[in-house]
Amino acid sequence: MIRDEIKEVLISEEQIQEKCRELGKQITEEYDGKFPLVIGVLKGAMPFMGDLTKRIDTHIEMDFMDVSSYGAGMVSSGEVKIVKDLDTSVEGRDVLILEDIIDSGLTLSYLVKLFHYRKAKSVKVVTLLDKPEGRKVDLVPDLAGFTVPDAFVVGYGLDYAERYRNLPYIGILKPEIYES
Ligand SMILES: O=P(O)(O)OC[C@H]1O[C@H](OP(=O)(O)OP(=O)(O)O)[C@H](O)[C@@H]1O
Ligand SMILES: Nc1nc2[nH]cnc2c(=O)[nH]1
Repeated sequence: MIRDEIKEVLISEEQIQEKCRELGKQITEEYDGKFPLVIGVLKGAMPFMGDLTKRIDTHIEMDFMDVSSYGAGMVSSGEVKIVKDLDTSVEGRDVLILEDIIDSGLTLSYLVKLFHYRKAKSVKVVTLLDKPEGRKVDLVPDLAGFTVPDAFVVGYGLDYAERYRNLPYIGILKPEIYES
């Protein structure tokens, strides 16, 4: 069972769901009547996008962008690759980017610059997890769910070598998993 491979649960399923309700309420208040374009950054943000958007009680449009900079490992290559671009134009739109984690900040600083360059009216960022100790560029999310320590976390969208995304909580793997 996958659960036997987890050393420690950092954030439980219940805590995540409660946080989605809180963030959804804040987003509803801020964006009511603005029809924001909510952009999920694949693949990691997929579960968060599903749970959070259900808690937003105003009209939104959803789109997805697939970017990748970690390959199969635990260290960012530093180079953000667009795997799939948006279907929608961001020009003149209030854009809200949804991320699972901000670590080095490289992925998001790339996307924020890109959407400004593409003439979005506003660009804000909501992340479930913030790992400030990992930062390589100056980036502060507009909304963040939880601060995590400087450790490699998995679950709820976050992978190690494409596995563990389907865990309903955030955890840390047993060290022998990396060694095998
Ligand atoms: O702040 P950073 O150091 O840039 O890290 C954050 C990014 O890393 C992960 O994506 P990854 O590139 O692993 O792609 P994935 O979502 O498809 O797993 C995560 O989903 C974020 O998008
Ligand atoms: N799975 C996973 N992906 C990341 N991408 C950036 N930081 C992390 C992390 O801690 N875990």
